[in-house]
Amino acid sequence: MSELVASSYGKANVKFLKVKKNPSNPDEQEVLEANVQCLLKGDFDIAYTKADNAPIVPTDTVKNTILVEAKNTDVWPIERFAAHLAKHFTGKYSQVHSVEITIVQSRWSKFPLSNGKVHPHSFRYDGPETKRTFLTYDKFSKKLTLTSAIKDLTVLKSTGSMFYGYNVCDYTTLAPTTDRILSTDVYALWTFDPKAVPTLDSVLQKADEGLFDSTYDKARNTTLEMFALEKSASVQATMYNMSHSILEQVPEVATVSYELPNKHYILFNLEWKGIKGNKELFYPSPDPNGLIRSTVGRKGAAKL
Ligand SMILES: O=c1[nH]c(=O)c2[nH]c(=O)[nH]c2[nH]1
Repeated sequence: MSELVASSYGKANVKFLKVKKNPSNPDEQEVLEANVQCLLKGDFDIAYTKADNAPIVPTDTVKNTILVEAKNTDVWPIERFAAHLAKHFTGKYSQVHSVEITIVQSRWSKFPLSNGKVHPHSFRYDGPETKRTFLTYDKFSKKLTLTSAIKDLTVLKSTGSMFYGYNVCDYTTLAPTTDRILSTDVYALWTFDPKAVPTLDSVLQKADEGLFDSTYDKARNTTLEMFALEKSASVQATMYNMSHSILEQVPEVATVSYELPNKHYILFNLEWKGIKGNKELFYPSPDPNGLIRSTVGRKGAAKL
């Protein structure tokens, strides 16, 4: 005999771009391009085990809801929209017990013209970097989790990075260095303390107060600033220091995680051409890459 152990369903890759006009100056606009995934959990077992579709809110309806709610409500910041959708789905349908919402926001930024002024409604695509939020909510336990993130912020420093003093054994070929290239695609995640955002309504309120925008700015600025300024002993030490700094700046954040590929740049050996001691020309090695992860929390809080 078999039994359904777990299930969730919904719509993925629901994409929109929303325009916001400044009411006192319609020429002045903002845009938000998003990719939303919304999964529902609850009393749906008979759909799987008895081929009974009665409880299913079609994924097409989930898609329509995301779009209509995106039109009718404020989607800035994405944490607010995630909380709004969670309220909607768990409130409207008795069979929906919990939701998992992921929103990925593209970066469109205004740019200055030759007159030095930022244009009010022209935007430049900033590349693959995204801002993300992940919200889960269970209406019976009232458990809410909220994590936001930066993904694919690609950085490189051409010096100011070291790696030495590591374990050496009969498998070691790596030479220690006090001067190397350091490059990574930053994936940084920060989880809000449930005591700071205990309910969906508190997410809406904190959005009004600017908590999510200011935390994003601090996380991004800290990542870039420490990457640039710190003489890195290792990816491990640098990511820990970044996490510590974000925790220090934002009391509402409980944990900070980083996932950083170490994208290796390897000096070409040009000795075949009589060129000794090449220190300028590197091979951007596509693979393999180091992959380093950490989660940093506050002392005394439970370990994950
Ligand atoms: O910062 C680093 N951490 C490592 O764990 C590691 N391992 C390695 O080969 N190079 C590096 N660099």
